[in-house]
Amino acid sequence: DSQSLAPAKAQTLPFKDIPCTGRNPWTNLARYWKNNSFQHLHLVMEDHFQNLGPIYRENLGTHSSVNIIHPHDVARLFQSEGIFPRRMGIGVWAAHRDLRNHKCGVFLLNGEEWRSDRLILNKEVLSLAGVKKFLPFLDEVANDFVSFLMRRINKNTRGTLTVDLYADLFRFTMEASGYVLYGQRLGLLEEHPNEDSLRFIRAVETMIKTTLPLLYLPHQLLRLMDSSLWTQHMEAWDIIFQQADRCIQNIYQEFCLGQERGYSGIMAELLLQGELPLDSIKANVTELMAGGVDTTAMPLLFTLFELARNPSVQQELRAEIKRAESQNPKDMNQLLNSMPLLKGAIKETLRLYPVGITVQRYPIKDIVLHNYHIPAGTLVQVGLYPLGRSSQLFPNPLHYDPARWMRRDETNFKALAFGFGSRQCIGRRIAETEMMLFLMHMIKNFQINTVSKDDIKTVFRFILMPEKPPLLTFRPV
Ligand code: HEC
Ligand SMILES: C[C@@H](NS(C)(=O)=O)c1cncc(N2C(=O)c3ccc(Cl)cc3C2(C)C)c1
Repeated sequence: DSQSLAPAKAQTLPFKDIPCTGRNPWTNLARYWKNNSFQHLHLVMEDHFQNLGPIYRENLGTHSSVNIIHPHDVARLFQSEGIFPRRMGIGVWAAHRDLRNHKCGVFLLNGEEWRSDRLILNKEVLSLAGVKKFLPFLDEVANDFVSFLMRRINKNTRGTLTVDLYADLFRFTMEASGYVLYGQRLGLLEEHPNEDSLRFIRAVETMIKTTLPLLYLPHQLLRLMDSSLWTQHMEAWDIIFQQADRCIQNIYQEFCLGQERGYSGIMAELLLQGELPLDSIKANVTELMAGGVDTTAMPLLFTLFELARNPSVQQELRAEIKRAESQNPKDMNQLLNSMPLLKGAIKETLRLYPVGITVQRYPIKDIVLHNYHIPAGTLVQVGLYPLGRSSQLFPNPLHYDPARWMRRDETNFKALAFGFGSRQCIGRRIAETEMMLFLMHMIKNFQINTVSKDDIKTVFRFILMPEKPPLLTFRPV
Protein backbone atom coordinates (compact mmCIF):
# COMPACT_ATOMS: atom_id res chain seq x y z
CA ASP A 1 0.00 0.00 0.00
CA SER A 2 1.07 3.65 -0.41
CA GLN A 3 2.16 3.91 3.26
CA SER A 4 5.03 1.45 2.85
CA LEU A 5 6.16 3.31 -0.29
CA ALA A 6 6.15 6.75 1.36
CA PRO A 7 9.76 7.69 2.30
CA ALA A 8 10.18 7.09 6.03
CA LYS A 9 9.98 10.56 7.63
CA ALA A 10 13.59 11.26 8.49
CA GLN A 11 13.92 10.59 12.21
CA THR A 12 15.12 13.75 14.03
CA LEU A 13 18.67 13.16 15.18
CA PRO A 14 19.62 13.90 18.80
CA PHE A 15 21.44 17.14 19.71
CA LYS A 16 24.55 15.26 20.81
CA ASP A 17 24.98 13.88 17.26
CA ILE A 18 25.58 17.37 15.80
CA PRO A 19 29.22 17.47 14.59
CA CYS A 20 31.34 19.17 17.23
CA THR A 21 34.64 21.08 17.07
CA GLY A 22 37.52 20.25 19.41
CA ARG A 23 37.07 18.31 22.61
CA ASN A 24 37.26 20.32 25.77
CA PRO A 25 35.88 23.90 25.92
CA TRP A 26 38.90 25.14 27.84
CA THR A 27 41.51 23.59 25.52
CA ASN A 28 39.49 25.08 22.62
CA LEU A 29 39.65 28.47 24.33
CA ALA A 30 43.37 28.11 25.06
CA ARG A 31 43.99 27.20 21.40
CA TYR A 32 42.11 30.31 20.24
CA TRP A 33 44.01 32.41 22.74
CA LYS A 34 47.39 30.95 21.73
CA ASN A 35 46.93 31.23 17.95
CA ASN A 36 45.28 34.61 18.50
CA SER A 37 42.51 33.25 16.30
CA PHE A 38 39.86 35.32 18.04
CA GLN A 39 40.50 37.96 15.43
CA HIS A 40 40.10 35.34 12.71
CA LEU A 41 36.89 33.92 14.19
CA HIS A 42 35.14 34.50 10.85
CA LEU A 43 37.75 32.46 8.97
CA VAL A 44 37.72 29.69 11.61
CA MET A 45 33.92 29.48 11.23
CA GLU A 46 34.36 29.20 7.43
CA ASP A 47 36.78 26.28 7.93
CA HIS A 48 34.43 24.54 10.36
CA PHE A 49 31.50 24.76 7.90
CA GLN A 50 33.73 23.38 5.15
CA ASN A 51 34.93 20.45 7.29
CA LEU A 52 31.86 19.68 9.40
CA GLY A 53 28.94 20.68 7.13
CA PRO A 54 26.10 23.23 7.38
CA ILE A 55 25.55 22.79 11.14
CA TYR A 56 28.07 22.24 13.94
CA ARG A 57 28.45 22.70 17.71
CA GLU A 58 31.27 24.61 19.37
CA ASN A 59 32.21 24.89 23.05
CA LEU A 60 34.41 27.91 23.85
CA GLY A 61 35.08 28.44 27.53
CA THR A 62 31.76 29.18 29.16
CA HIS A 63 29.96 29.62 25.79
CA SER A 64 28.54 26.75 23.78
CA SER A 65 26.71 27.37 20.53
CA VAL A 66 25.20 25.70 17.48
CA ASN A 67 26.33 27.36 14.24
CA ILE A 68 24.21 27.40 11.05
CA ILE A 69 24.59 28.78 7.54
CA HIS A 70 21.54 27.72 5.48
CA PRO A 71 18.78 30.31 4.82
CA HIS A 72 15.99 27.83 5.61
CA ASP A 73 17.63 27.06 8.97
CA VAL A 74 17.84 30.82 9.60
CA ALA A 75 14.13 31.13 8.76
CA ARG A 76 13.37 28.34 11.26
CA LEU A 77 15.45 30.13 13.91
CA PHE A 78 13.62 33.41 13.22
CA GLN A 79 10.28 31.67 13.71
CA SER A 80 11.36 30.51 17.18
CA GLU A 81 12.68 33.82 18.59
CA GLY A 82 9.50 34.88 20.39
CA ILE A 83 8.47 38.50 21.06
CA PHE A 84 11.56 39.25 23.15
CA PRO A 85 14.41 38.07 20.86
CA ARG A 86 17.73 37.68 22.69
CA ARG A 87 21.36 37.54 21.51
CA MET A 88 24.55 36.73 23.47
CA GLY A 89 25.05 39.50 26.02
CA ILE A 90 28.30 41.40 26.49
CA GLY A 91 29.06 40.96 30.18
CA VAL A 92 31.88 43.46 30.30
CA TRP A 93 29.68 46.21 28.77
CA ALA A 94 26.89 45.54 31.25
CA ALA A 95 29.51 45.52 34.04
CA HIS A 96 30.56 49.05 33.07
CA ARG A 97 26.94 50.29 33.16
CA ASP A 98 26.46 48.75 36.64
CA LEU A 99 29.75 50.14 37.94
CA ARG A 100 28.94 53.66 36.76
CA ASN A 101 25.22 53.37 37.50
CA HIS A 102 24.23 54.11 33.87
CA LYS A 103 21.01 52.82 32.35
CA CYS A 104 21.36 50.46 29.35
CA GLY A 105 20.25 51.17 25.80
CA VAL A 106 18.27 48.69 23.67
CA PHE A 107 21.41 46.76 22.66
CA LEU A 108 21.98 45.57 26.24
CA LEU A 109 18.34 45.42 27.42
CA ASN A 110 16.15 42.31 27.18
CA GLY A 111 12.52 41.33 27.65
CA GLU A 112 9.80 43.92 28.40
CA GLU A 113 12.35 46.73 29.04
CA TRP A 114 13.94 46.15 25.64
CA ARG A 115 10.59 46.05 23.82
CA SER A 116 9.16 49.24 25.33
CA ASP A 117 12.31 51.30 24.58
CA ARG A 118 12.64 49.72 21.13
CA LEU A 119 9.06 50.49 20.02
CA ILE A 120 9.47 54.16 21.02
CA LEU A 121 12.87 54.50 19.31
CA ASN A 122 11.72 52.79 16.10
CA LYS A 123 9.41 55.72 15.32
CA GLU A 124 12.30 58.20 15.13
CA VAL A 125 15.23 55.97 14.12
CA LEU A 126 13.91 53.23 11.84
CA SER A 127 10.57 54.40 10.38
CA LEU A 128 10.25 55.89 6.89
CA ALA A 129 8.85 59.07 8.49
CA GLY A 130 12.02 59.30 10.58
CA VAL A 131 14.23 58.75 7.53
CA LYS A 132 12.50 61.55 5.61
CA LYS A 133 13.26 63.94 8.48
CA PHE A 134 16.96 63.08 8.90
CA LEU A 135 17.82 62.34 5.25
CA PRO A 136 18.66 66.02 4.43
CA PHE A 137 21.06 66.11 7.40
CA LEU A 138 22.97 63.11 6.00
CA ASP A 139 22.98 64.65 2.52
CA GLU A 140 24.53 67.88 3.89
CA VAL A 141 27.35 65.97 5.61
CA ALA A 142 28.01 63.79 2.53
CA ASN A 143 28.28 66.94 0.42
CA ASP A 144 30.66 68.47 2.95
CA PHE A 145 32.88 65.39 2.79
CA VAL A 146 33.25 65.87 -0.99
CA SER A 147 34.28 69.53 -0.42
CA PHE A 148 36.65 68.37 2.35
CA LEU A 149 38.34 65.99 -0.12
CA MET A 150 38.30 68.55 -2.98
CA ARG A 151 40.11 71.06 -0.75
CA ARG A 152 42.87 68.54 -0.08
CA ILE A 153 43.20 67.63 -3.77
CA ASN A 154 43.45 71.29 -4.83
CA LYS A 155 46.30 71.71 -2.34
CA ASN A 156 48.62 69.57 -4.43
CA THR A 157 49.74 70.16 -7.99
CA ARG A 158 49.01 66.67 -9.34
CA GLY A 159 45.25 67.22 -9.17
CA THR A 160 44.77 63.80 -7.57
CA LEU A 161 45.10 62.53 -3.99
CA THR A 162 46.36 59.08 -2.93
CA VAL A 163 45.33 58.57 0.67
CA ASP A 164 44.46 56.12 3.46
CA LEU A 165 40.91 57.30 4.06
CA TYR A 166 40.44 55.26 7.28
CA ALA A 167 40.59 58.17 9.76
CA ASP A 168 38.62 60.53 7.49
CA LEU A 169 35.78 58.00 7.18
CA PHE A 170 35.49 57.86 10.99
CA ARG A 171 35.20 61.64 11.01
CA PHE A 172 32.51 61.46 8.34
CA THR A 173 30.40 58.83 10.12
CA MET A 174 30.75 60.57 13.48
CA GLU A 175 29.83 63.95 11.95
CA ALA A 176 26.80 62.29 10.31
CA SER A 177 25.65 60.42 13.44
CA GLY A 178 26.15 63.49 15.60
CA TYR A 179 24.13 65.70 13.25
CA VAL A 180 21.25 63.20 12.94
CA LEU A 181 21.13 62.62 16.69
CA TYR A 182 21.88 66.07 18.16
CA GLY A 183 20.96 68.33 15.23
CA GLN A 184 24.38 69.93 15.63
CA ARG A 185 27.49 69.91 13.41
CA LEU A 186 30.59 68.78 15.32
CA GLY A 187 32.94 70.42 12.80
CA LEU A 188 34.97 67.25 12.13
CA LEU A 189 35.27 68.03 8.40
CA GLU A 190 36.84 71.43 8.94
CA GLU A 191 40.56 72.35 8.98
CA HIS A 192 40.89 72.09 12.75
CA PRO A 193 38.30 69.65 14.11
CA ASN A 194 37.56 70.01 17.79
CA GLU A 195 39.70 67.85 20.02
CA ASP A 196 36.84 66.44 22.10
CA SER A 197 35.21 64.81 19.08
CA LEU A 198 38.53 63.28 17.96
CA ARG A 199 38.99 61.93 21.46
CA PHE A 200 35.50 60.35 21.25
CA ILE A 201 36.37 58.60 17.98
CA ARG A 202 39.57 57.21 19.49
CA ALA A 203 37.65 56.09 22.60
CA VAL A 204 35.08 54.18 20.50
CA GLU A 205 37.93 52.47 18.63
CA THR A 206 39.75 51.56 21.87
CA MET A 207 36.54 50.33 23.49
CA ILE A 208 35.78 48.12 20.48
CA LYS A 209 39.32 46.76 20.22
CA THR A 210 39.46 45.89 23.93
CA THR A 211 35.99 44.30 23.84
CA LEU A 212 37.03 41.24 21.84
CA PRO A 213 39.43 39.60 24.35
CA LEU A 214 36.98 40.50 27.13
CA LEU A 215 34.10 38.84 25.25
CA TYR A 216 35.05 35.23 25.75
CA LEU A 217 36.72 35.30 29.13
CA PRO A 218 34.88 35.82 32.42
CA HIS A 219 35.82 39.47 32.93
CA GLN A 220 36.31 38.94 36.66
CA LEU A 221 39.21 36.62 35.73
CA LEU A 222 40.53 39.23 33.32
CA ARG A 223 40.46 41.97 35.89
CA LEU A 224 42.99 39.91 37.82
CA MET A 225 44.99 38.66 34.81
CA ASP A 226 45.32 41.69 32.61
CA SER A 227 44.16 44.74 34.45
CA SER A 228 45.56 47.10 31.77
CA LEU A 229 43.04 45.72 29.26
CA TRP A 230 40.21 46.17 31.75
CA THR A 231 41.38 49.68 32.73
CA GLN A 232 41.73 50.77 29.08
CA HIS A 233 38.25 49.44 28.36
CA MET A 234 36.68 51.31 31.28
CA GLU A 235 38.52 54.55 30.51
CA ALA A 236 37.29 54.37 26.89
CA TRP A 237 33.71 53.89 28.09
CA ASP A 238 34.04 56.85 30.46
CA ILE A 239 35.19 59.12 27.62
CA ILE A 240 32.29 57.90 25.45
CA PHE A 241 29.72 58.62 28.17
CA GLN A 242 31.23 61.96 29.19
CA GLN A 243 31.31 63.22 25.59
CA ALA A 244 27.77 62.03 24.84
CA ASP A 245 26.60 63.62 28.10
CA ARG A 246 28.07 67.03 27.11
CA CYS A 247 26.20 66.94 23.80
CA ILE A 248 22.98 65.81 25.50
CA GLN A 249 23.23 68.52 28.17
CA ASN A 250 23.48 71.38 25.70
CA ILE A 251 20.65 70.03 23.54
CA TYR A 252 18.56 69.68 26.70
CA GLN A 253 19.31 73.28 27.76
CA GLU A 254 18.40 74.60 24.30
CA PHE A 255 15.27 72.48 24.42
CA CYS A 256 14.30 73.89 27.81
CA LEU A 257 14.80 77.41 26.46
CA GLY A 258 11.97 76.41 24.15
CA GLN A 259 13.42 77.86 20.96
CA GLU A 260 10.72 76.57 18.67
CA ARG A 261 12.51 75.38 15.47
CA GLY A 262 11.89 72.72 12.83
CA TYR A 263 13.25 69.20 13.08
CA SER A 264 16.54 69.28 14.94
CA GLY A 265 17.51 65.62 15.17
CA ILE A 266 16.41 62.41 16.84
CA MET A 267 17.22 63.39 20.40
CA ALA A 268 15.13 66.60 20.28
CA GLU A 269 12.20 64.57 18.87
CA LEU A 270 12.51 62.07 21.74
CA LEU A 271 12.56 64.93 24.28
CA LEU A 272 9.54 66.55 22.59
CA GLN A 273 7.56 63.31 22.58
CA GLY A 274 8.26 62.80 26.29
CA GLU A 275 7.59 59.05 26.05
CA LEU A 276 11.10 58.00 27.14
CA PRO A 277 12.49 59.21 30.50
CA LEU A 278 15.61 61.40 30.16
CA ASP A 279 18.04 58.77 31.47
CA SER A 280 16.71 56.24 28.91
CA ILE A 281 17.08 58.86 26.15
CA LYS A 282 20.69 59.41 27.28
CA ALA A 283 21.49 55.67 27.38
CA ASN A 284 20.00 55.04 23.91
CA VAL A 285 21.39 58.17 22.26
CA THR A 286 24.86 57.24 23.58
CA GLU A 287 24.49 53.75 22.07
CA LEU A 288 23.32 55.18 18.75
CA MET A 289 26.15 57.73 18.75
CA ALA A 290 28.90 55.24 19.56
CA GLY A 291 27.30 52.51 17.42
CA GLY A 292 27.15 54.77 14.41
CA VAL A 293 30.88 55.38 13.94
CA ASP A 294 32.93 52.26 13.11
CA THR A 295 29.98 50.19 11.90
CA THR A 296 29.35 52.43 8.90
CA ALA A 297 32.90 53.63 8.25
CA MET A 298 34.19 50.12 7.52
CA PRO A 299 31.67 49.14 4.80
CA LEU A 300 32.32 52.52 3.12
CA LEU A 301 36.05 51.77 2.99
CA PHE A 302 35.43 48.25 1.64
CA THR A 303 33.01 49.61 -1.01
CA LEU A 304 35.44 52.31 -2.22
CA PHE A 305 38.13 49.63 -2.52
CA GLU A 306 35.88 47.25 -4.50
CA LEU A 307 34.78 50.08 -6.82
CA ALA A 308 38.45 50.98 -7.34
CA ARG A 309 39.34 47.44 -8.41
CA ASN A 310 36.12 46.97 -10.43
CA PRO A 311 36.23 50.08 -12.69
CA SER A 312 33.41 48.83 -14.96
CA VAL A 313 31.06 48.55 -11.96
CA GLN A 314 32.15 52.02 -10.88
CA GLN A 315 31.34 53.34 -14.37
CA GLU A 316 27.89 51.68 -14.40
CA LEU A 317 27.13 53.26 -11.02
CA ARG A 318 28.20 56.70 -12.28
CA ALA A 319 25.77 56.29 -15.19
CA GLU A 320 22.94 55.14 -12.87
CA ILE A 321 23.46 58.15 -10.58
CA LYS A 322 23.42 60.56 -13.55
CA ARG A 323 20.20 58.98 -14.89
CA ALA A 324 18.53 58.96 -11.48
CA GLU A 325 19.39 62.62 -10.82
CA SER A 326 17.98 63.71 -14.17
CA GLN A 327 14.72 61.86 -13.42
CA ASN A 328 14.35 62.94 -9.76
CA PRO A 329 16.00 66.33 -9.39
CA LYS A 330 14.05 67.24 -6.21
CA ASP A 331 12.80 64.38 -4.00
CA MET A 332 15.87 62.84 -2.33
CA ASN A 333 13.91 59.83 -1.09
CA GLN A 334 12.66 59.09 -4.60
CA LEU A 335 16.21 59.58 -5.89
CA LEU A 336 17.64 56.94 -3.53
CA ASN A 337 14.88 54.51 -4.52
CA SER A 338 15.81 54.83 -8.19
CA MET A 339 19.38 53.57 -7.77
CA PRO A 340 18.99 49.77 -7.47
CA LEU A 341 22.57 49.14 -8.60
CA LEU A 342 23.94 51.39 -5.81
CA LYS A 343 21.72 49.56 -3.29
CA GLY A 344 23.12 46.32 -4.72
CA ALA A 345 26.68 47.59 -4.23
CA ILE A 346 26.02 48.14 -0.53
CA LYS A 347 24.42 44.68 -0.23
CA GLU A 348 27.41 43.18 -2.08
CA THR A 349 29.86 44.86 0.32
CA LEU A 350 27.92 43.62 3.36
CA ARG A 351 27.76 40.11 1.83
CA LEU A 352 31.56 39.93 1.51
CA TYR A 353 32.42 42.06 4.56
CA PRO A 354 29.60 41.73 7.15
CA VAL A 355 30.32 44.23 9.94
CA GLY A 356 28.75 41.94 12.56
CA ILE A 357 30.02 38.48 11.57
CA THR A 358 27.17 36.56 13.25
CA VAL A 359 23.49 36.94 14.15
CA GLN A 360 22.62 35.13 17.36
CA ARG A 361 19.38 33.98 18.95
CA TYR A 362 18.17 31.72 21.77
CA PRO A 363 15.08 29.83 20.47
CA ILE A 364 12.27 29.96 23.06
CA LYS A 365 10.98 26.48 22.09
CA ASP A 366 12.59 23.23 20.93
CA ILE A 367 13.23 23.35 17.16
CA VAL A 368 14.69 21.12 14.47
CA LEU A 369 17.61 22.53 12.47
CA HIS A 370 19.02 20.49 9.62
CA ASN A 371 17.18 17.47 11.01
CA TYR A 372 18.78 17.78 14.47
CA HIS A 373 16.86 18.41 17.68
CA ILE A 374 17.80 21.80 19.26
CA PRO A 375 16.52 22.32 22.81
CA ALA A 376 14.98 25.71 23.72
CA GLY A 377 17.54 28.12 25.15
CA THR A 378 20.48 26.86 23.07
CA LEU A 379 22.62 29.67 21.62
CA VAL A 380 22.30 29.45 17.82
CA GLN A 381 24.62 31.59 15.66
CA VAL A 382 24.28 32.34 11.95
CA GLY A 383 27.72 32.54 10.32
CA LEU A 384 27.26 35.65 8.15
CA TYR A 385 30.83 35.69 6.80
CA PRO A 386 30.80 32.03 5.57
CA LEU A 387 27.16 32.46 4.41
CA GLY A 388 28.04 35.42 2.20
CA ARG A 389 30.91 33.51 0.57
CA SER A 390 29.13 30.18 0.03
CA SER A 391 29.10 29.19 -3.65
CA GLN A 392 25.90 27.20 -3.05
CA LEU A 393 24.07 30.41 -2.11
CA PHE A 394 25.96 32.93 -4.25
CA PRO A 395 27.32 31.72 -7.63
CA ASN A 396 30.90 32.94 -8.18
CA PRO A 397 30.93 34.31 -4.59
CA LEU A 398 34.23 36.20 -4.79
CA HIS A 399 33.05 38.25 -7.75
CA TYR A 400 31.92 41.75 -6.63
CA ASP A 401 28.68 41.89 -8.63
CA PRO A 402 26.07 44.42 -7.34
CA ALA A 403 23.72 43.43 -10.21
CA ARG A 404 23.27 39.98 -8.62
CA TRP A 405 20.90 41.63 -6.11
CA MET A 406 18.71 42.95 -8.96
CA ARG A 407 17.95 39.47 -10.31
CA ARG A 408 14.88 37.63 -9.04
CA ASP A 409 15.76 35.20 -6.26
CA GLU A 410 13.17 33.10 -4.45
CA THR A 411 15.39 32.32 -1.42
CA ASN A 412 14.82 34.70 1.47
CA PHE A 413 17.17 35.15 4.41
CA LYS A 414 20.24 35.76 2.24
CA ALA A 415 20.75 39.49 2.93
CA LEU A 416 21.29 39.20 6.69
CA ALA A 417 23.96 41.80 7.47
CA PHE A 418 21.49 43.80 9.62
CA GLY A 419 20.01 40.71 11.27
CA PHE A 420 16.28 39.94 11.11
CA GLY A 421 12.93 40.50 12.77
CA SER A 422 11.95 42.93 15.53
CA ARG A 423 15.45 42.90 17.03
CA GLN A 424 17.31 43.67 13.79
CA CYS A 425 19.74 46.59 13.64
CA ILE A 426 17.85 49.72 14.70
CA GLY A 427 20.48 51.85 12.94
CA ARG A 428 19.84 50.11 9.62
CA ARG A 429 18.08 53.02 7.90
CA ILE A 430 20.61 55.55 9.20
CA ALA A 431 23.45 53.34 7.95
CA GLU A 432 21.85 52.56 4.56
CA THR A 433 20.86 56.18 3.87
CA GLU A 434 24.24 57.47 5.04
CA MET A 435 26.13 55.01 2.81
CA MET A 436 23.90 55.61 -0.24
CA LEU A 437 24.33 59.39 -0.03
CA PHE A 438 28.08 59.22 0.68
CA LEU A 439 28.74 56.85 -2.24
CA MET A 440 26.43 58.77 -4.61
CA HIS A 441 28.31 62.05 -4.02
CA MET A 442 31.75 60.38 -4.10
CA ILE A 443 31.16 58.42 -7.32
CA LYS A 444 29.59 61.49 -8.95
CA ASN A 445 32.61 63.69 -8.15
CA PHE A 446 35.65 61.38 -8.21
CA GLN A 447 37.25 58.65 -10.27
CA ILE A 448 38.38 56.13 -7.64
CA ASN A 449 41.50 54.00 -8.19
CA THR A 450 43.69 51.73 -6.12
CA VAL A 451 47.27 50.58 -6.51
CA SER A 452 46.79 47.04 -5.15
CA LYS A 453 44.14 44.78 -6.69
CA ASP A 454 44.81 42.09 -4.06
CA ASP A 455 42.08 41.04 -1.61
CA ILE A 456 42.03 42.96 1.66
CA LYS A 457 42.82 40.70 4.62
CA THR A 458 40.12 41.12 7.28
CA VAL A 459 40.35 40.87 11.06
CA PHE A 460 37.46 40.58 13.52
CA ARG A 461 37.72 42.99 16.43
CA PHE A 462 34.04 42.85 17.50
CA ILE A 463 33.62 44.61 14.17
CA LEU A 464 34.99 43.20 10.88
CA MET A 465 37.87 45.47 9.82
CA PRO A 466 40.67 45.51 7.24
CA GLU A 467 43.98 44.23 8.67
CA LYS A 468 45.65 47.06 6.73
CA PRO A 469 43.52 49.89 5.26
CA PRO A 470 43.93 50.11 1.43
CA LEU A 471 45.45 53.18 -0.28
CA LEU A 472 42.94 54.85 -2.62
CA THR A 473 43.47 57.48 -5.35
CA PHE A 474 40.80 60.11 -6.02
CA ARG A 475 40.71 62.16 -9.24
CA PRO A 476 37.97 64.79 -9.70
CA VAL A 477 35.64 63.78 -12.54
C1 HEC B 1 23.10 54.55 14.63
C2 HEC B 1 23.36 53.34 15.21
C3 HEC B 1 23.76 52.11 14.42
C4 HEC B 1 24.38 51.99 13.20
C5 HEC B 1 24.87 53.12 12.26
C6 HEC B 1 24.51 50.58 12.93
N1 HEC B 1 23.97 49.84 13.96
FE1 HEC B 1 23.68 47.87 13.98
N2 HEC B 1 22.71 48.00 15.75
C7 HEC B 1 22.48 49.17 16.46
C8 HEC B 1 21.80 48.86 17.70
C9 HEC B 1 21.36 49.89 18.76
C10 HEC B 1 21.59 47.48 17.70
C11 HEC B 1 20.85 46.63 18.77
C12 HEC B 1 19.34 46.61 18.41
C13 HEC B 1 18.52 45.88 19.48
O1 HEC B 1 19.12 45.03 20.19
O2 HEC B 1 17.29 46.15 19.58
C14 HEC B 1 22.17 46.96 16.47
C15 HEC B 1 22.15 45.63 16.13
C16 HEC B 1 22.75 45.14 14.98
C17 HEC B 1 22.77 43.73 14.62
C18 HEC B 1 22.10 42.57 15.42
C19 HEC B 1 20.70 42.38 14.79
C20 HEC B 1 19.99 41.11 15.25
O3 HEC B 1 19.07 40.67 14.52
O4 HEC B 1 20.39 40.59 16.31
C21 HEC B 1 23.41 43.63 13.44
C22 HEC B 1 23.69 42.35 12.65
C23 HEC B 1 23.80 44.97 13.05
N3 HEC B 1 23.40 45.87 14.00
C24 HEC B 1 24.48 45.29 11.88
C25 HEC B 1 24.84 46.57 11.49
C26 HEC B 1 25.50 46.89 10.24
C27 HEC B 1 25.88 45.86 9.17
C28 HEC B 1 25.68 48.23 10.22
C29 HEC B 1 26.29 49.14 9.19
C30 HEC B 1 26.50 48.76 7.89
C31 HEC B 1 25.13 48.73 11.48
N4 HEC B 1 24.64 47.70 12.22
C32 HEC B 1 25.10 50.07 11.80
C33 HEC B 1 22.87 50.43 16.07
C34 HEC B 1 23.50 50.75 14.88
C1 LIG C 1 29.44 45.18 14.75
C2 LIG C 1 28.03 44.84 15.10
N1 LIG C 1 28.02 43.86 16.19
S1 LIG C 1 26.69 42.97 16.38
C3 LIG C 1 25.51 43.93 17.13
O1 LIG C 1 26.20 42.63 15.06
O2 LIG C 1 27.01 41.90 17.22
C4 LIG C 1 27.28 46.09 15.49
C5 LIG C 1 26.20 46.48 14.72
N2 LIG C 1 25.50 47.58 15.00
C6 LIG C 1 25.85 48.36 16.06
C7 LIG C 1 26.92 47.98 16.87
N3 LIG C 1 27.24 48.76 17.99
C8 LIG C 1 28.46 49.31 18.22
O3 LIG C 1 29.39 49.27 17.43
C9 LIG C 1 28.44 49.98 19.50
C10 LIG C 1 29.44 50.70 20.16
C11 LIG C 1 29.12 51.26 21.40
C12 LIG C 1 27.84 51.10 21.93
CL1 LIG C 1 27.42 51.84 23.47
C13 LIG C 1 26.84 50.35 21.26
C14 LIG C 1 27.19 49.80 20.04
C15 LIG C 1 26.35 48.97 19.14
C16 LIG C 1 26.02 47.62 19.72
C17 LIG C 1 25.10 49.74 18.76
C18 LIG C 1 27.66 46.84 16.59
